[in-house]
Amino acid sequence: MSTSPARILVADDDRAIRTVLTQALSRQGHEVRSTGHGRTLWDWIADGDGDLVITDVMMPDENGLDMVPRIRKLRPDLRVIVMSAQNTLMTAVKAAQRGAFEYLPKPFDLNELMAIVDRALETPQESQTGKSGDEEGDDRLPLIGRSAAMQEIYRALARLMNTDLTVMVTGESGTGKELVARALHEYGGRRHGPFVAINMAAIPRELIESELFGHEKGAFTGANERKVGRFEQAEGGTLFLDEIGDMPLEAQTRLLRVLQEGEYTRVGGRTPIRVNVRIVAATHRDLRKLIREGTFREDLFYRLNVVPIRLPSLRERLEDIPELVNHFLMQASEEGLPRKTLSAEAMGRLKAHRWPGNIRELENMVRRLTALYSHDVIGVDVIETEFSENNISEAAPSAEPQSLSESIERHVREYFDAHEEDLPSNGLYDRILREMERPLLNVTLEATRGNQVKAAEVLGLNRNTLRKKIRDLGLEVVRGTK
Ligand SMILES: Nc1ncnc2c1ncn2[C@@H]1O[C@H](COP(=O)(O)OP(=O)(O)OP(=O)(O)O)[C@@H](O)[C@H]1O
Repeated sequence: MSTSPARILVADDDRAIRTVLTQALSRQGHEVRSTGHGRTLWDWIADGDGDLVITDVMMPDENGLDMVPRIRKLRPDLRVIVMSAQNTLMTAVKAAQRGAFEYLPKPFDLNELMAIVDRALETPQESQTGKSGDEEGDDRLPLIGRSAAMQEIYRALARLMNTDLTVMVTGESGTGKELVARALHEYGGRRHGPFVAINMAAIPRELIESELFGHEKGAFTGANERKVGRFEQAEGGTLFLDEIGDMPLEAQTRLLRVLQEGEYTRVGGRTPIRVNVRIVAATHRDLRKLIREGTFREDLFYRLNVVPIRLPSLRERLEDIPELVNHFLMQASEEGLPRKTLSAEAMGRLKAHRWPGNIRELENMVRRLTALYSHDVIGVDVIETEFSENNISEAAPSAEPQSLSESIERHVREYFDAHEEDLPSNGLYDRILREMERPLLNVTLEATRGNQVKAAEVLGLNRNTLRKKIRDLGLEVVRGTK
């Protein structure tokens, strides 16, 4: 075992969980006292017992989360690990705000819990964060979804709330990057300051620097007034740099300098202005690829990528669809549209879709359904009509045309995803390469009208090699086509 034996108090009304935890912790040499009641846990704590607490949230007589501030007050050195099956962002955030050492969504991985226990018993007390618990957010959920993929995000967000660390949010278009940036702001220490968003892709390139940093009157033709930049507007708050991959290189250089030096001047100005903003950047592009292509600065990437958060696509969390749909249906009815529901079959059909536009696509679809159809219960036929009428191509991967390597990456990912917990069978490398060879040779042969000598030249292959490949792959060469 990695830590010295400790006395651990466990509270959970589920006997099976108490047993599993007691066994696992005892195996590590710890002494465990467990109960199904919050009240009993509190008595033990008040008696001065325990070096660490592991508690569930929902217990018959107490809410574990509500106990955390009381425990922290009575025994500030006692660390509390909160487990919960409630699994929303708010549970994670509240646990962090109230001063829990860690939050663990149920069902949890026992090894992970053991690692957290080790950390809780090892880390020096001063490093424990957690705020006074004032002004917690209300119970409206900013992010919907309880899938395992989202649990990871919630836990990361809860840890980041009370820091000023720069965060880089990546994920396909429509996966909720802006929503995450807002949540970081609204539940964090800067929530009383402004949240300012700027989308690099939406601003003409030549104006980006003055948008960001402002300009003095007369700084360039057309600068008739002094203009306050977004950095200045975001003073004391959060600046959300959306589509950072679209930032022109000159602006990147300037941004890098600002981040390094902690101050900047307006365009055409001289007085340095100190920066006091938390930066959250986002992109749906592969920045590493842009770095290789020379359009994104590597040093800026490392400045921004301090804490990376990758948002899952909707395809990776199809189990969240019912909750998301109900959320959007509810939202529509709050806006005065009739309240609708979906049949189970319709919901099933939504889960079978690929959702290239992710949550935005789902949200738009639900809106259309509520506005256009009079039925109270929306059936699968309506969904089918929607998919076909809107000509939603199941194959369309994203709004942008993809490069070859991106589309290969997508296919390989899907291939792995399709195996869920398992891995594909051995020999994947050759299988994938064959898949790529086939269209490459076919299209080239088509273009040379079946002329193998020419095709070999174009491909840069030896004629015999090409012939062998054609044979091995069983390709049909049609001469004189096209
Ligand atoms: N987890 C979620 N729960 C509820 N709504 C969500 C969630 N994620 C995204 N949305 C909704 O989906 C829409 C798209 O989200 P958002 O604009 O944050 O995506 P994005 O990743 O920033 O997209 P883009 O890259 O296209 O700018 C928004 O209307 C947002 O409210």
